[in-house]
Amino acid sequence: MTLRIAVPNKGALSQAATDILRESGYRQRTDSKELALVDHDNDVEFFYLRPRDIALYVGEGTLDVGITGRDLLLDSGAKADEVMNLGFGRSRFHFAGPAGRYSSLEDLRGLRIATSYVGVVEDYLFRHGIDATVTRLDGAVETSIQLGVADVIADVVETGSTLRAAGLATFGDVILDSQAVLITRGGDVSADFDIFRRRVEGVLVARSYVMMDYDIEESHLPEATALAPGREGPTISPLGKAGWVAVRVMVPRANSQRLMDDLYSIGARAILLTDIHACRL
Ligand SMILES: Nc1ncnc2c1ncn2[C@@H]1O[C@H](COP(=O)(O)OP(=O)(O)OP(=O)(O)O)[C@@H](O)[C@H]1O
Ligand SMILES: O=P(O)(O)OC[C@H]1O[C@H](OP(=O)(O)OP(=O)(O)O)[C@H](O)[C@@H]1O
Ligand SMILES: [Mg+2]
Repeated sequence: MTLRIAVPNKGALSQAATDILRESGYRQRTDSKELALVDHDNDVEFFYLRPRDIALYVGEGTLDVGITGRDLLLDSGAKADEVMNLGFGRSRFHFAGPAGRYSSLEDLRGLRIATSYVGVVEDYLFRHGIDATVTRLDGAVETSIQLGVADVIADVVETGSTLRAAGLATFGDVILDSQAVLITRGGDVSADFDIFRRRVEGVLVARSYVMMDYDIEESHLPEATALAPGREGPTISPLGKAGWVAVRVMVPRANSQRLMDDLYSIGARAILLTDIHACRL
């Protein structure tokens, strides 16, 4: 059976989603007007849909897999499960009001809140025992306060520049931390999905890890291995120099420069970093 996958067709998640699929070896559309595309070689069909609708299609079982935002999944109330964080489209969901006017959740009682995420907001208010009026807007919610439609808003904040430009500031705790996620309908463990999942995971690992090679005196190996233990354990090979070994180990890309400094200072030499293009762990 062809695996049917939903991909954001526009907006904040669209480009990064098609990038990760392309890196995973799948055909992707070249024209943003294409609505669907069959990748015959991999027996997969992609459907380009609004990220807000993707959770519904997957939750209903119409499509097998989807890429969407955690916030959109929660807001939809769809019965789909997150199976993997994808590491892009990160945002935080916040209440915001005119800078300096509100400071805590309690201030929300009786106010009018505008948002595109009614499900998330009503659920949060209910759980915190706050009574307020929630109004759904499709976008540009920041403007609603100035226009007198709402007292506060609840919206996605990434850099915060949209809020600042509107003279607004967040208050209260972060309502939720979001990022792009891979979703399926509960319990989908088909072999086709497993292959897809491993490919995407391979790309994520390749993005966040690098391969490190170095030579070191065998007597310093325990110290070096403690600094860089690798996923399974380092590969240690003989070196054409008495008492020395060659080591190969996967390390997180973040801080890899610091790790090179530390390894050098305990005697490692010829330390090399190489990008990983793809992998299966
Ligand atoms: N700067 C950002 N602006 C908007 N959404 C972002 C941003 N950064 C990450 N996201 C995430 O992207 C998803 C929203 O996607 P998108 O912007 O395409 O939806 P939308 O706002 O409903 O659509 P549109 O803006 O095209 O009307 C959410 O999961 C959100 O958390
Ligand atoms: O914190 P920032 O980096 O400024 O990003 C957050 C803004 O981006 C999104 O708007 P979008 O561009 O999707 O427009 P919309 O409100 O019409 O959906 C979101 O709704 C905020 O307005
Ligand atoms: Mg938007």
